[in-house]
Amino acid sequence: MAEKVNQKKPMCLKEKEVSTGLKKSELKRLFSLAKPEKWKLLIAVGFLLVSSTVTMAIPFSLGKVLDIIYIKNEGADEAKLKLNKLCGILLCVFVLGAICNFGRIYFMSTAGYRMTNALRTKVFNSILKQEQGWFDKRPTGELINRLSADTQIVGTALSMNISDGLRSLVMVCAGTGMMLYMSIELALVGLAIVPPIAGIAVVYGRFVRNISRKLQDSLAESTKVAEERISNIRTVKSFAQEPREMQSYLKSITDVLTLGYREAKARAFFLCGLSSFYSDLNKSMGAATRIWEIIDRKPVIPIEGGFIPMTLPEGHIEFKDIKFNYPARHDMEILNHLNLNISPGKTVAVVGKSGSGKSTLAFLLLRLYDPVEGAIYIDGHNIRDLDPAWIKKHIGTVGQEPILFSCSIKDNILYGANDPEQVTEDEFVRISKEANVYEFVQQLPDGFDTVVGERGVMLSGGQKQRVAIARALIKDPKILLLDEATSALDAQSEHLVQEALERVMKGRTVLTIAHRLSTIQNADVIVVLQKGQIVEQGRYEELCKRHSGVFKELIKHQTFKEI
Ligand SMILES: Nc1ncnc2c1ncn2[C@@H]1O[C@H](COP(=O)(O)OP(=O)(O)OP(=O)(O)O)[C@@H](O)[C@H]1O
Repeated sequence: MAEKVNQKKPMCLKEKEVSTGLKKSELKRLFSLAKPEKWKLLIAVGFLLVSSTVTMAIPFSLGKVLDIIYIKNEGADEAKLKLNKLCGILLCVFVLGAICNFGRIYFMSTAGYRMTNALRTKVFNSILKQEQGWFDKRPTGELINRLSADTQIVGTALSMNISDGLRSLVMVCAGTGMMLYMSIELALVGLAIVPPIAGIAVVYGRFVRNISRKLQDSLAESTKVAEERISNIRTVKSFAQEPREMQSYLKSITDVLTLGYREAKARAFFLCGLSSFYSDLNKSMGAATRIWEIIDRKPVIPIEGGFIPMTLPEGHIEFKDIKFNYPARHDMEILNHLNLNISPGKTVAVVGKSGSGKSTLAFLLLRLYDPVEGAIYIDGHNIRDLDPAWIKKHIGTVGQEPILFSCSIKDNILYGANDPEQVTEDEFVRISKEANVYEFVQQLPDGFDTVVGERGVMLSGGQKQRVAIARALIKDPKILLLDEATSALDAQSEHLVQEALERVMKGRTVLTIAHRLSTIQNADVIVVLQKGQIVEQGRYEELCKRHSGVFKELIKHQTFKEI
């Protein structure tokens, strides 16, 4: 039975209109982030109250000192005594003020760092939980900006900005009290300015928030440019495009600067003290809104949860009436009512023109995406009902261009293990030998502890592939997904990779996206993909016997590597 998925178009962070006013519910949520740090914040507020009062007391006391010096209506000795006393008090007040200020800044800052950290953990966890389709539409740089800059803005707003705001509030209250004490008329004149300033603050706050949001957007854009270029530095260098990339980064960072000027002007114009606290609050609301968009999003495909079979899988796979398009491209149909049945322990080689949807089949089986219609079964269980973590536990994958992490070879291999602690030394060595990793690692001065660099940049293409094979093998998966490299390795390297692959395929169900003639020749079944469907199916000899057909065409055009 065909199943339909509600594939709602995911909303880009920038697509959603962020309201420019401070909503009560949003404010409440913003302040709720400070709850876990309430004791630290309360201590800081205690210090703040004392230090602000002390700060206000200093000019008052100085006034008294001046009175004693210049209004000489007391005896000289009496005045000297009073003066000494007042100076002593003033000194104590200074010291107390300095201590309290230290306490205020220390407790507020540490609370701020802790809140930022907690927020970053939440954002990072939520990012990792999202399904692949969500990432397809979001530049990495933008997400990194949310994770680093936005969380910091919120953390600082809830600590230092609030502290500065409260300090200003205390000073305003204390100042008003003193003015009332000295002269009621003077106080009334001073207070007359408050209502118009408050009105301006509300309107201007929105304006500042708007500019701050644009500034954050442009910062995210420049981070995106930098992240993409730096992480693909080999390509940039191979094409000698360094000057061009410098220019394109300069352009994006100049946009940030232009908006930075605008924000600085707006904030500078927006008076100081309490009003700048209000504008900071507006700025942090903008950042918080973006963070919540990530934290609140429920992934379309969960990372875990669902049915876990009691027995190990046999490896029977069935694609039933699959219709699929990528979430990022709704208008382009990739698979159209595709059916494929793979018996346990068999090797199926998928062939077809570039872009025909071969890798897509592997992504669907791993449940990186869900089909729009139809269902995929493993041992008769619809994979939508199965625990996604269980599925991945039993499927080993070697991608077309395997990506390694910048840690040691050993850690890269163990990354694939379901429980790295349980992998014995003997098992590790056996798998490294099977994957043709052991021998080349012995030549390296640090052996398996050799760090491979970002994405495995310090290894050759063939070595990377063999480490990836060991990584896929270490969990002893029942199903293997292999996407053969299209890029040419030298003959010796190809031979070692191919030899390792043939060894590890035994006893497993293998879906291989084939680019090598030998893989195709040895496969139990070859399936030929075209226009989203399987148009031909059979063993190599059978398909070759046909006078015409898609497979014949592929062979004729030497699509496959003769190794
Ligand atoms: N994440 C994605 N978002 C949108 N479209 C995609 C995405 N990934 C692939 N496509 C498109 O889907 C189609 C099938 O891609 P797929 O990678 O499955 O092809 P393939 O047969 O494996 O190609 P090749 O042999 O070149 O690796 C292509 O037209 C491709 O442009």
